[in-house]
Amino acid sequence: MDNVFDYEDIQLIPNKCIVNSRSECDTSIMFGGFKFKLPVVPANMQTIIDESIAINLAENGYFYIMHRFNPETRAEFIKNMHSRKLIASISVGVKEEEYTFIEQLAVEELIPEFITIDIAHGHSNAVINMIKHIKQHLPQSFVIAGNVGTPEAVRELENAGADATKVGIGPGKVCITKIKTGFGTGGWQLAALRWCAKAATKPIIADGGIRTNGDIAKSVRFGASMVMIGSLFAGHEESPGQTVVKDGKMFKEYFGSASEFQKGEKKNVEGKKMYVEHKGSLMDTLVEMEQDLQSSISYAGGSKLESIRTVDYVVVKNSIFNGDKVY
Ligand SMILES: NC(=O)C1=CN([C@@H]2O[C@H](COP(=O)(O)OP(=O)(O)OC[C@H]3O[C@@H](n4cnc5c(N)ncnc54)[C@H](OP(=O)(O)O)[C@@H]3O)[C@@H](O)[C@H]2O)C=CC1
Ligand SMILES: Nc1nc2c(ncn2[C@@H]2O[C@H](COP(=O)(O)O)[C@@H](O)[C@H]2O)c(=O)[nH]1
Repeated sequence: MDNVFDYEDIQLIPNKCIVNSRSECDTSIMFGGFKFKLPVVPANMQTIIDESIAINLAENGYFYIMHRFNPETRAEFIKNMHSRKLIASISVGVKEEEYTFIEQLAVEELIPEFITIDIAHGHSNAVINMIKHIKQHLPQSFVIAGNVGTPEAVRELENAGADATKVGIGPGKVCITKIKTGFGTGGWQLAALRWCAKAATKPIIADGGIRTNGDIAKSVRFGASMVMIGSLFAGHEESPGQTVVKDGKMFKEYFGSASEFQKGEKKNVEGKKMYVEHKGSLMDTLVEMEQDLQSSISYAGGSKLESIRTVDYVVVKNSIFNGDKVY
């Protein structure tokens, strides 16, 4: 792979504006047969989403993926979402008990609209076999498989039956995979996204490394249908992480799904725990993301999200922030 770059190395080039107001720009996206307000999904991590956030997101027209770290509650979760006439979107792993869980859902006719296979190294027979198992027992569910970082992996998971693949190994804020293993897309996630998207015949989710709202537009430009975000969603008042006060300032905890804290043991740890600044309500952030993306669309010279996909860009290595802080 030549010419790699990451989010902060890229600037998109504006086209002539065709709208009179940014409010005319439509940020919505069709994904898995449903329409969502934004091409954004909060990460399926324990400090990012819980059941009440999932309900809030679904009720307000946003996509969500519930995490898999309270496995015994998942069937009830699906029932609860469906009783409210909301989509059910869950995560699974690849261990033996997950196979039984999928079979149980089929027997009980509890069919989630979305199932995400959430594994660190998704280019594996373990994930391929789980995709096939889900497709055999729950053929109506839309299967998202990941995480991967190469076109070959995207093609293999798509061929196994995945309806979308999730790209990003190691670019996350609480990720230490890149440090502990030497592998991943950390530092060149945006280029990896482009590389994978070129091979994809189905939607791609860009996962990890989003640090500013402008990175959402850049992800769309380089091939993402959906963008998964952790750290930017960790600091809200409703975020499930603990709130702590340090020197009179409020913070929220944010920990990796492969952290010692999440796993309860120091085995194959590839994540860490950190604290992010407390920042008000989740809905305010989503509204701001929508407004910023509407503005991106207007700079792209269109009125729909699609217009971002074809804009020109320049690579300005590590210089776009010019020493400025983001906020
Ligand atoms: N996006 C990213 O960059 C990363 C994300 N994560 C997140 O951390 C969580 C834990 O992930 P994960 O450890 O996969 O989940 P699990 O701990 O549930 O592992 C799932 C299974 O995959 C096996 N496995 C995991 N990694 C590898 C590997 N590199 N090679 C071979 N087998 C492997 C595990 O076996 P065993 O443990 O015995 O090897 C286990 O049987 C997930 O939520 C994941 O999204 C973690 C790292 C990177
Ligand atoms: N290497 C690890 N990656 C992890 C872990 N827990 C989650 N993740 C990934 O990070 C993104 C969120 O990234 P952010 O930059 O938006 O904060 C998340 O969706 C996972 O793919 C982990 O323990 N190790």
